[in-house]
Amino acid sequence: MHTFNYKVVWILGLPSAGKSTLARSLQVRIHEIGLGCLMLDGDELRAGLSKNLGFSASDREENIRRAAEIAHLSAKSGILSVAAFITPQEVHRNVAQFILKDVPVLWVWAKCSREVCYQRDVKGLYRKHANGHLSNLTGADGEFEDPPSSFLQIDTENNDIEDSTNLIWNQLFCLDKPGCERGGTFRQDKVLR
Ligand SMILES: Nc1ncnc2c1ncn2[C@@H]1O[C@H](COP(=O)(O)OS(=O)(=O)O)[C@@H](OP(=O)(O)O)[C@H]1O
Ligand SMILES: Nc1ncnc2c1ncn2[C@@H]1O[C@H](COP(=O)(O)OP(=O)(O)O)[C@@H](O)[C@H]1O
Repeated sequence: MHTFNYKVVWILGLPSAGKSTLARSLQVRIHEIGLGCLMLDGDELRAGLSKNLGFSASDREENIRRAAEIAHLSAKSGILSVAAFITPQEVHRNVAQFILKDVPVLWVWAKCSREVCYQRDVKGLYRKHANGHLSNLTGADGEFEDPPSSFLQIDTENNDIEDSTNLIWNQLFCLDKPGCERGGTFRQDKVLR
């Protein structure tokens, strides 16, 4: 019997900070122990359910509201969900927190400097912005407010994907239960800033 400490893992951060990578990596771990989870990723939601939404503050709020409502339904059905959204401002986080108030949520900040996000530029968005072809881009002309210290901070700039995933995994899982070997082998002596 495997028991999670949370019913939702909500990963937020700048574009290219590593949200989707960590969410996918977590999903692989969950599958490895024979469990399923619902993946909620900003790009995927915006390709369908949130197709009509853009990137104004109010559209982002509506996007987050929809994602949180799905995570809530999923939790009520006993299915863990892993959400990866920029969730840029406190107002957006408040919307999700209100909807998920009766659900245990692990709030994770994929923390990476703007400079490194710009270098990674996984989808070429920062370059598009620099060339004047994209506006309201979070981390460029779009605001991102650092979350409070109660959020689990994962420094995705100075740690690799494996260590970053381990840190989330160790919070998510009851470590005294079977099936936590990978989490258990996490090197506690390595400082994750
Ligand atoms: N202007 C602007 N600002 C931010 N992001 C943009 C923008 N335009 C397109 N994209 C793409 O949308 C992805 C982020 O969607 P989210 O649903 O996570 O955003 S939000 O939480 O509602 O703010 C984001 O994905 P990530 O790079 O994974 O964050 C981009 O692929
Ligand atoms: N510790 C880490 N966690 C997550 N991604 C990392 C890490 N270190 C390097 N990366 C790299 O950073 C990039 C993050 O891209 P992505 O996950 O698409 O970001 P986001 O979903 O936040 O836009 C990937 O190329 C990934 O391999």
